Amino acid sequence: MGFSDHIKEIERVWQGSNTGRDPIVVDSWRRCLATYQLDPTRPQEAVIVSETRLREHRQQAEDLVHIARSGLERLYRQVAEQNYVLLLSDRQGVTVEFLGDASFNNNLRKAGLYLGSEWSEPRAGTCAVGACIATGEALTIHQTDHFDITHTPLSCTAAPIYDTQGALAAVLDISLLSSPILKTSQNMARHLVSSTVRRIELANLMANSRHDLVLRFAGAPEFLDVDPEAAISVDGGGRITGMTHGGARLLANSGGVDWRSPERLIGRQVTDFFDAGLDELASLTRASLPQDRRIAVRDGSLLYAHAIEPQQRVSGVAIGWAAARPPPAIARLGGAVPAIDALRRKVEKLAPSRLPILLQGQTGTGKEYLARIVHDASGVTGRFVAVNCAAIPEQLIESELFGYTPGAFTGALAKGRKGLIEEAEGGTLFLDEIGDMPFAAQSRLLRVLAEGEVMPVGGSAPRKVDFRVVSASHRPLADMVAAGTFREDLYYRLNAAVLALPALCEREDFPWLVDRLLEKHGRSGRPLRLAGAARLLILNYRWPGNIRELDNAIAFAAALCDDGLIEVEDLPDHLTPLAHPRGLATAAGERREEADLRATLAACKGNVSEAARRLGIDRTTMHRRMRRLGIDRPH
Ligand SMILES: Nc1ncnc2c1ncn2[C@@H]1O[C@H](COP(=O)(O)OP(=O)(O)OP(=O)(O)O)[C@@H](O)[C@H]1O
Repeated sequence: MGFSDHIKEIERVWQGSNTGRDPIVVDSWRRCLATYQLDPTRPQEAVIVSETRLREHRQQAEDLVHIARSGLERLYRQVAEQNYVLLLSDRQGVTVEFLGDASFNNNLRKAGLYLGSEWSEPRAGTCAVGACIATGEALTIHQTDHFDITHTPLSCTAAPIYDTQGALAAVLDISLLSSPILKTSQNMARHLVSSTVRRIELANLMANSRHDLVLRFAGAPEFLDVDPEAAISVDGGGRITGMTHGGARLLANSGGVDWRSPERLIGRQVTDFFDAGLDELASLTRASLPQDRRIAVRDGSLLYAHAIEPQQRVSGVAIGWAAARPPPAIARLGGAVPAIDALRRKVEKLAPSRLPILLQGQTGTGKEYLARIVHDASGVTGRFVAVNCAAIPEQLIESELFGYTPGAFTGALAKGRKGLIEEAEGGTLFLDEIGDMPFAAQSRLLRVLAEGEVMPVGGSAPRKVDFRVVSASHRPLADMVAAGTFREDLYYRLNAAVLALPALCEREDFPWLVDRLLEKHGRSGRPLRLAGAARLLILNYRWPGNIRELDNAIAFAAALCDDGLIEVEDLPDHLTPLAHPRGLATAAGERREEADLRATLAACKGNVSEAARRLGIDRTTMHRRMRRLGIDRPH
């Protein structure tokens, strides 16, 4: 088709004639003329943005490119032989990633199939990337479908990539400089691009929902584990937190909502869309055969589902760790994730040395636990002696640490006493909350460390001591030094090596820790188990008290749960905002809950199943709550 024929066709379409073009092309031509005021008689060369702007666009798309890279490379390997080039553009249409045959670079650059080219509709007229951004759909813009005559040799196929919140994040495009005449020749290309996008979105959802349950769906059981069509993520309260585009369409169909309104899907309860509760969905794991994992969607359709618990993704990495066989003490430090592996390597090297170590971390992050690991891995034969400097009254700290001679002070034992420092002879002295040590005691401790001698209170002859000191503080000691409340010289004696423990909410091996604590609190060698919803609640809670708070919560649940299975109701109330609305943890709240339960039971004439249904909980939960609140079944 020549230049004038192309212009004439655009004119005819503008006047309402049907020239046989696809409706998406017709709509785009209309946008070009009416909205962007483009003139088809004035062809424009491809627009390539400046280096600086390209750098900005690439930086913004960095995470996405990182996640998409293996999918892009795989797709490119599949299509490169047929001379396709591959472009990834951001949501403004700027090409941020490009894979193509370098020998065609000049021609490709000229045609705009290159890094930095801008393929938005207002800039380039009808084109695959631009039309894809405008419509949100996968499509092919083939040869004369292009609005601008400059681009009519090209055939381009593009599919949108959505982020987990349902917003368009990028566009994946494969293009040919020259192609067969028939547009249908590109059907296979559309299929390939769409399935690559599906995989990229799935990888993105998995990467973004480390603490959530991920549910994958397929219409046939055979594809469930290998190539699911849709996926969503769900938090411990049963709320939808993310989705792939397939997931958005599935939810939208089920709920009778437009998929273009993701705000009407994210945050909703998963039970609004499926005929199954959160526990039932969480149980659809690989433990059962794909054909048995069938669930009913609220629109009446049936699907196969696969639930992936957060901990399964992390434990996959743990296998490599087992192979490395670290010394047993160091293995207790945490799961096989990069930050903990790095810490483990440091501990392994530092433990056998005699260097003083300073441990830093918020309260409950495991500083004492780590100090014991350092001691156990050091190979020394002496004892591990822990001293909490904040817990000993100020006037006693010196005698506790350094010991005292007979009759040193009123109330002292007649024969005197060995101090804790001497108790640690040949072993490790762990000074917890060292920041709380009084200034005078700091000076004495400094002398012990500098001279390797301890002088008991009231004594005149120092005694030789040999021990390793590990200290810890949740307060920033460096700031205390600057403020003059901690001795600078002591600070430098203690911090020859510094190890920092992350807060629990930052630990990537969180599921590993949960499993260790379930083992710890299990009875007769059998670890406790967590129901799916309870595990999700635990993984989603912020844990300001860190591992200690988690440890206490699991100990509490262990005492309440039946048959070693921890359900949501067994967890401390403050973890379960949904099951127990705010305030129910208080006595007044309990009374209200009890009154509610009694009234409902009375209204249902003592029928527990009916009462549970009205309260929106299952029968087992109802029984458990009745037991907890001391409610007998009315007769
Ligand atoms: N890596 C771990 N694996 C299993 N349990 C752990 C781990 N780290 C800590 N814990 C447990 O968490 C609890 C708190 O740990 P620890 O007392 O060592 O914290 P801390 O940082 O010294 O606290 P504080 O600052 O309040 O003194 C303990 O019960 C400990 O056994």
